[in-house]
Parts: sequence; C-alpha cells; structure tokens
Amino acid sequence: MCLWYGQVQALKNININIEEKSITALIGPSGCGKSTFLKSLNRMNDLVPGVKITGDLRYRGEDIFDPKLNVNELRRNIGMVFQKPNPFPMSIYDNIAYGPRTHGITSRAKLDEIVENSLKGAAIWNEVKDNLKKSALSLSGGQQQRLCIARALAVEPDVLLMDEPTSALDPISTSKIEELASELKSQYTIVMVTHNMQQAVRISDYTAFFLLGDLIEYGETQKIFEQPKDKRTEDYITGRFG
Ligand SMILES: Nc1ncnc2c1ncn2[C@@H]1O[C@H](COP(=O)(O)OP(=O)(O)OP(=O)(O)O)[C@@H](O)[C@H]1O
Repeated sequence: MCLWYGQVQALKNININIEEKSITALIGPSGCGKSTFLKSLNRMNDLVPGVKITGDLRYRGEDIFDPKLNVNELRRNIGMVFQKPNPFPMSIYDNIAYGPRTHGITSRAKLDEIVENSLKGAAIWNEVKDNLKKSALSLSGGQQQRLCIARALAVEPDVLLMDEPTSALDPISTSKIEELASELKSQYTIVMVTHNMQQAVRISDYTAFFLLGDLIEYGETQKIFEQPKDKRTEDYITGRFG
C-alpha cells in the first residue's frame, strides 16, 4: 500500500504480513511513517483531509480500505491504545463499559462481568476493584494506560495497535505494560510503534524498520537486531542515526 498526505508521500509500497498472536514492533526515526502505517490498520487516517491511499491491506480476507467496509466493526476488531493515556472523564467502571454499551449491551450483570474480565486482562483489577466508581482521571499515568488497554479489550478485539504506549510512563509502569503486552500476545495480535530499541528487543517477535516512508527491513526481531541485512537498519539500531 501507499499513502499520501496531500503531495507528501508518507508510505511507499509497504508490503508486510503481520503475524497473528505475536508482537510486531514498528521502529525507525521520527517522521518515517510508523504511526501513519499503524493508524492505517484501523483506518484512523480516514479523518485526515487530503489523504490518498492506494493498494490494499487485508484483514480476514477483506480489504480494510474497501469503502463498503463497516469502520465501526473494523475498529471493534482492531483496537488502539495511544501514546498518552486518554481515559474518558468518567468512572473506571464506565470507561470500560462505554464500548460494550455502545454495542448494545445493557445487562448490568453482563457489564459487570466484562468490566471485571477486561480489568483483569489488563492486570489492573486488583488495584481498582474496590474503587470502580472513582474517576479514571484519579489514577496514575501507568494505571491510566492499563485502564485504556482494558477499555480496548472490553469490546473483544483480536488486534491491538499501540502507538508508543510507554513513552509517557515511568520505568516501573513501562515494565508493567511490557509484561502485560507479552501476556496479551497469547490471545491478541499486537502491533506496537516504539522508539525504544531495548523495548523492541525485549518484547517483540517481529520488527519492521521504516525509513522515509519505505519499509527497509522486516523479520524476526532477533535476526533484525543481531544480523540486519541492510546497512541502514544496522546504522539505526546501533544508534548511528535517528
Ligand atoms: N496529518 C498529517 N498531515 C500531513 N502530513 C502528515 C500528517 N501526519 C503525518 N504526516 C507526515 O507524514 C510523515 C510520516 O509521519 P508519521 O507520524 O507517520 O511518522 P512517525 O514515524 O510515526 O514519526 P514519529 O516517530 O515522530 O511519531 C511525516 O513526514 C509527517 O510530517
């Protein structure tokens, strides 16, 4: 696929097969197109005026860019977690119940079950179970980010997109999110933008290296970091530029 913002081409013939139930890290210097690619996966770019996309991106056999595709349904299946935790200004419970409610679930017992399972899935249940009515904004940054992951899980997606999910967090919260991502990959396919090479090495199974809109190299993380095929990948991962 290719993507342009007006005259500027941000993605050039990106051809990549994302593996299920694993973590794929998208790495590369600022402005190389990582976030643009990530956002394309659940059509978050559609909102930007002047965007032009060519080619296709297949999810369960269907082209994500097909104008007939139900975007709400796509985003239910392909959830997203942003760089800065962005809980809604409402209670912890309502943050999690929000998505399921918009999909028509009204039973209190069912919502209670979803809230509990989602918070457990995001490894934050024990910290909040006695305070579900408390405002989500009263949580720490790291807790807010796990809450946002729980919110994404509540609508039962199968893919989770994460755009630098730990860049606004302290080291302890970061390692919690990393541990969580490693646990979640048994059930979900995770695609994560990261600027942190160590993070990519620690938790990802596959790594894609982008440079100026091109996908330079893609493969198993260990191979990319130990024996990069391309000189530009090597220069980047050894910190020679970017
Ligand atoms: N909404 C937009 N309108 C116009 N150009 C954009 C827009 N978003 C991104 N771009 C351009 O597209 C290119 C790729 O940007 P993108 O944000 O995908 O890069 P990135 O690799 O994620 O960068 P960073 O690591 O800094 O987040 C850049 O040249 C950027 O200026």
